[in-house]
Amino acid sequence: MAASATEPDGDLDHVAARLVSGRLTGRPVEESVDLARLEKAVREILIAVGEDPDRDGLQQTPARVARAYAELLAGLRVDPAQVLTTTFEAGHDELVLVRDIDVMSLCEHHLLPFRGSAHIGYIPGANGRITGLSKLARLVEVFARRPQVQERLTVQVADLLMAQLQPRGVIVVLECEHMCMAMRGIQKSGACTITSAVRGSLQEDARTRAEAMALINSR
Ligand SMILES: Nc1nc2c(ncn2[C@@H]2O[C@H](COP(=O)(O)OP(=O)(O)OP(=O)(O)O)[C@@H](O)[C@H]2O)c(=O)[nH]1
Ligand SMILES: [Zn+2]
Repeated sequence: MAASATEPDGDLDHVAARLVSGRLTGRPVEESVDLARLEKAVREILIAVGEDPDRDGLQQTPARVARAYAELLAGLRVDPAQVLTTTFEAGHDELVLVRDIDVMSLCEHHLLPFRGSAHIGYIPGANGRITGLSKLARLVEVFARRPQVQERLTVQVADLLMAQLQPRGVIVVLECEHMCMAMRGIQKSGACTITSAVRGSLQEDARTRAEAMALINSR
């Protein structure tokens, strides 16, 4: 077994730290992710499919895959509530929309990637508070780096924004392609799954919602 399984990995700490703008809220990765166990499992997979995990080229693969999973699932170690702690007043009470945020996640059924775009809009609440635009992307990142289904990812982003920013309304739309539908199973590549979560005034007021959807769809 490679020694890297038990060595502290500064890079992985860094990945989790980056997710929350330098504030690492979880424990160090070597405490919260069992890298040695991950390595062992990957070695077992290689053996199970008829490979020789000791052949040249595969020797470091279990350690690499273990580190990759720790990185891909780093969101499990981050408290999403920490992402939106920076809010400020801007005297803006109309729609704020960030479109085309890159999303990469792992479907919890097959642990295969799904990727695409997130569009997040909100209307500031009576408190007049807005958040940094990058925080919306960070929020997606924290929830995406967990075993997910697209629907839950969409809802989690919308609900956290509603709870923490207390805006008048929120709209979250995700458009993703799932590798578990493209690379295996039904093998239909290019199929795009669209999910939405709409809250507050954006849910209640059809005109405002239509305006947000038009902006999301304008290219
Ligand atoms: N609703 C939803 N389904 C998903 C998501 N990611 C993957 N899936 C689906 O999860 C389902 C799992 O179905 P199962 O029948 O348990 O597994 P399976 O035999 O591998 O299914 P097939 O993919 O149809 O071969 C599949 O239909 C996947 O397309 C997601 O984010 N949302
Ligand atoms: Zn899947």
